[in-house]
Amino acid sequence: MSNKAAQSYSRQPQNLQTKNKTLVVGLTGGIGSGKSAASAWFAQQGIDIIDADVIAHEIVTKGSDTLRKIQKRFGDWVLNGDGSMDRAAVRTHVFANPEALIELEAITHPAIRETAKAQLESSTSPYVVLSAPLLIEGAEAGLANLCQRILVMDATEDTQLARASQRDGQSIQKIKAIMTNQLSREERNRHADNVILNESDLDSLYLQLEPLHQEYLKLAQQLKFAVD
Ligand SMILES: CC(C)(COP(=O)(O)OP(=O)(O)OC[C@H]1O[C@@H](n2cnc3c(N)ncnc32)[C@H](O)[C@@H]1O)[C@@H](O)C(=O)NCCC(=O)NCCS
Ligand SMILES: Nc1ncnc2c1ncn2[C@@H]1O[C@H](COP(=O)(O)OP(=O)(O)OP(=O)(O)O)[C@@H](O)[C@H]1O
Repeated sequence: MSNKAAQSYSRQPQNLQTKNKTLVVGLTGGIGSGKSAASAWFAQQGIDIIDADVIAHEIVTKGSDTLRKIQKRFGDWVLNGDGSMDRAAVRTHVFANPEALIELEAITHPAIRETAKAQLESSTSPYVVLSAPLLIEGAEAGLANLCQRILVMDATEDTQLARASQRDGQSIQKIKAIMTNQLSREERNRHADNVILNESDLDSLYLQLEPLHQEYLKLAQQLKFAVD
């Protein structure tokens, strides 16, 4: 289903910790796979969450530089009457036009990365979760090379479609158009240090997250001692 391939990225030794010595766990997965559900659980354990989807919304607020660049590139139709971004129109356009999506990402991704980096530097929790649908896809300027561990939320395409359509009220066709622009499950899972199959209920998800949380706490401690 996917027309995207992962590009190369590196998790270099010098990236083993951010400036403030915090372990960064990258959390990724396709649309509706359960990233936000997992993030909410990590947040309950006191872990700081940096969410690329949230940042992607924040950088295109009305009057922002990034929104101006998008308007300049695509035209005035990207704006609602009040000057905010017409997200539905942009969504319909880019997920049906791979080249337009690449151009949109070329504008948004550097800003997303810079904001994520700044949030990482100011994080104070034992480790940090960096959640992004496109963690692995971003190559050089991507987010995976800010992470020391990659945790993938995995679900069947049928489950993704059912959950995302129920959550967003979007048609199956529109969600499929997004999935076509994301990695295949197989390819994403190949890049994972840990994979969670999120096919059952939320309690089963939380049961799978608990041992990982313990593992990340230990790893975070080891990193701190290694650099002290
Ligand atoms: C196209 C846009 C305007 C659609 O906005 P809309 O409010 O309808 O959707 P939202 O932003 O909530 O995204 C819904 C889901 O689509 C998927 N998605 C978003 N951007 C992308 C992308 N570039 N490629 C593949 N899937 C994507 C994610 O699973 C996301 O959770 C928006 O997604 C966007 O600006 N995308 C480009 C920025 C980006 O790459 N964001 C992902 C964070 S790294
Ligand atoms: N194990 C589960 N059992 C029941 N519902 C779930 C489970 N996991 C996730 N959900 C629900 O499925 C929907 C999609 O999950 P979620 O929003 O966490 O996915 P996501 O990966 O963050 O998606 P997106 O990439 O679109 O942001 C949500 O309504 C969520 O509450």
